[in-house]
Amino acid sequence: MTKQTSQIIYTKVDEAPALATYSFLPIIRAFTKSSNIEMVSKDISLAGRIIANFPDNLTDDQKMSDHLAILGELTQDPNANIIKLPNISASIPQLKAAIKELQEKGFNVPNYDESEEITKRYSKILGSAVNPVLREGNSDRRAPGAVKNYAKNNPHRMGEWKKDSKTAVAHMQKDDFYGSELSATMEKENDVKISFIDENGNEKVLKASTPLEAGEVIDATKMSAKALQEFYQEAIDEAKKKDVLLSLHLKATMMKVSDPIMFGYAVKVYFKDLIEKHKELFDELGVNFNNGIGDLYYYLDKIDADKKAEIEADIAAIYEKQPRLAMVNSHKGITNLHVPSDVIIDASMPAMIRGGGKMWNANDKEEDTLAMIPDRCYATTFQAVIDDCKENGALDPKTMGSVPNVGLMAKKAEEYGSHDKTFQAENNGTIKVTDKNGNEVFSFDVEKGDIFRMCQAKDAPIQDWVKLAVTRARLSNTPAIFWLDENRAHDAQLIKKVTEYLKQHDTNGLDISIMTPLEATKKTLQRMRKGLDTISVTGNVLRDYNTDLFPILELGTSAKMLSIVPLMKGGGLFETGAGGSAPKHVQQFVEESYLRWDSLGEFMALAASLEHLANSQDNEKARVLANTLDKATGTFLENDKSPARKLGSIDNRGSHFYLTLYWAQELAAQNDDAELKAQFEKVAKELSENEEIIVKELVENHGKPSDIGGYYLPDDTKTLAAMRPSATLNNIIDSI
Ligand SMILES: NC(=O)C1=CN([C@@H]2O[C@H](COP(=O)(O)OP(=O)(O)OC[C@H]3O[C@@H](n4cnc5c(N)ncnc54)[C@H](OP(=O)(O)O)[C@@H]3O)[C@@H](O)[C@H]2O)C=CC1
Ligand SMILES: O=C(O)CCC(=O)C(=O)O
Ligand SMILES: [Mg+2]
Repeated sequence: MTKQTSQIIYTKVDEAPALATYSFLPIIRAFTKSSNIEMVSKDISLAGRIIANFPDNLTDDQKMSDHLAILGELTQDPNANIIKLPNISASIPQLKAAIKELQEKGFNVPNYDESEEITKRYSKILGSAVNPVLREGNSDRRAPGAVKNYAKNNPHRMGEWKKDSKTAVAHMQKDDFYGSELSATMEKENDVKISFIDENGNEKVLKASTPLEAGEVIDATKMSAKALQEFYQEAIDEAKKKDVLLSLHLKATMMKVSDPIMFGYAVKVYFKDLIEKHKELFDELGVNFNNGIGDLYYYLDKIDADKKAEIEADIAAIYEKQPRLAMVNSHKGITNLHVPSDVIIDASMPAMIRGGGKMWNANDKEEDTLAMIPDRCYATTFQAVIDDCKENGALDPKTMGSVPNVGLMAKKAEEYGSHDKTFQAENNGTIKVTDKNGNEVFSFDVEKGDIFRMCQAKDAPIQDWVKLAVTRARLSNTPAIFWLDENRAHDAQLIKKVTEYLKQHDTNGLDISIMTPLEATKKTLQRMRKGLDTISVTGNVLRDYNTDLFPILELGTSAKMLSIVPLMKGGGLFETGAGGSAPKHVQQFVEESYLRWDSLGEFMALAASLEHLANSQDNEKARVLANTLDKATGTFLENDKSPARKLGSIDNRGSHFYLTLYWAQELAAQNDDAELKAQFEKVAKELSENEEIIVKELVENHGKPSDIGGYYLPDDTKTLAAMRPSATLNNIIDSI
């Protein structure tokens, strides 16, 4: 009897992981097709999403269906099995660059700011637009034993931490999101309206309806623009006084409404003298500093040469007067304040801490930095890690414990879902939240420019999160800490729920506690230094921060994380690593045909996906594929076949070859499935006999530029050729 074919979705994304896919997906397809598994590609890349959302003026050939919407629906299907690679969460400058590239390639898509209606349509594509749609479950991220052991035996380089390091975090002391938050749990189902009431009592409805379920936690808060600007000024003065770099760490991509505004205020305070002097011209040009100082450079090319020279001289004078900015690319003069998506807090703070508290200055030298993280909700965590490193020195990857994370994120939980409920006050007045009976739920006095934000966390995801935490603590016999601060309004509501829901589980013998993020960080680090593991059970933002922070310190990168999202409807979403799409890697690939992207995350996600398929669809061949892939990944780690950072050895494509070789060898060696054994004995033999020639063909072009025909929409034929350069390997794979 032939079994029905099962589908695994493999997402088409952007930048480095997209390049890796050109090499790896044909291999996966070849290995799985005899097991009734079809690997289906769905395009969630930035370019793909633009094309899907703006079919208006495209030819039939160019049009594409909305794959993200299709996958969003699929998450509700118990049979869903999706492997999700990291995609770009685009800032406005990235979105504009992608639009420009598409237009140059003959796609008649509109400009971002062509009209209010078009900008509104683009807002669906802006920032973190994919993950909240697909993440219909909570998050379970950890370093598997084999990966952790590999890191202990092959420790990555850690920068030295000195006791007198001047590196520190600067955060606000009042009038931030943390200090202003109000929260409530809905007793019954309800619907709330958000409105702005001006000083004359006129109401403007900002969002007419937000349906709420019984048991749902909602909270609202504001950030005072005045207090934020004062904070930036104080931090600027402090960095100057201490003679350290100044850096800003926000999440302008994931927090796509609030954080670009906060980024913009930093630019406006740092470049105050420049902006005051040229205010009229900048207004006339339409410069938007929320897009970074880079936005001004864009317009500078459009004005007359004398004026441009004058402004450039004024910019130089600012750099002379103000503290030195941390650099993104010193060769190109790109600073931390250039583009809001270049320095993203989840990856930027850990990389700085891994490097001994240093960032890069304009002379390509490392220096201490004052790291501005305005809001106190999460800033103290990073400060605690820095304090610990100053006191006790750098952590030691050879001995340190691990910090798996169980994160609340389903149904757009917490700040993750705040995009359509975040507003900047257009004037002085009040922002009110009222329920359907006209009762006031929250009210905030606001001044012009203040940022208001409302968040939701539904009860079912919270229950699921508590259950996942208990399960993980039990399975790994590891203490778990809920990172919740009773002094924060939202967390106080969650603490009540967690305390209640924990009673529904057998926690006998488990060590489960609730601590403030600050205390949890200290405790976790203490245990870590003793080689002990501690599960961090966190809300959505700390999920994001912790799953880069601890892996980057433990493993050197969060690319090696196993990252599973058990979908609440029974399906599985398997994310690859916990990091991003590594734009720097593409630049290196184009310059020297060397792709240092590590696909370990993809290997682990694939094994987890195959295992899920085996269990959910009763496919024993999938189980054999999963088990053998797991073993192959172990051998891959033991033999250290990950790409190095620099040219000189195999890169991503070479690492795929070795994984393929080991996987085929494991399939040939197993005795659970005779058909797979017979099929892969031949493959393993061919691969191993041709190892030398294949490796030679794979590294032949290293050091020379490569042409992939685009950035956001690379040319398929060219990229395929660049990513599959070994004819010998291709022949073996294509004839499986
Ligand atoms: N799940 C998702 O969809 C996510 C998407 N993003 C998006 O990715 C983009 C880039 O984000 P950014 O904050 O710069 O973070 P990235 O994680 O992309 O890059 C930071 C650095 O991490 C290292 N790194 C990450 N993944 C790998 C890997 N697989 N192999 C080797 N090294 C790796 C690289 O370090 P080095 O250069 O030192 O080798 C890289 O330069 C943004 O558009 C962001 O929105 C970000 C996070 C998650
Ligand atoms: O959705 C995003 O913008 C990024 C998500 C991310 O960084 C993460 O999940 O770790
Ligand atoms: Mg992250």
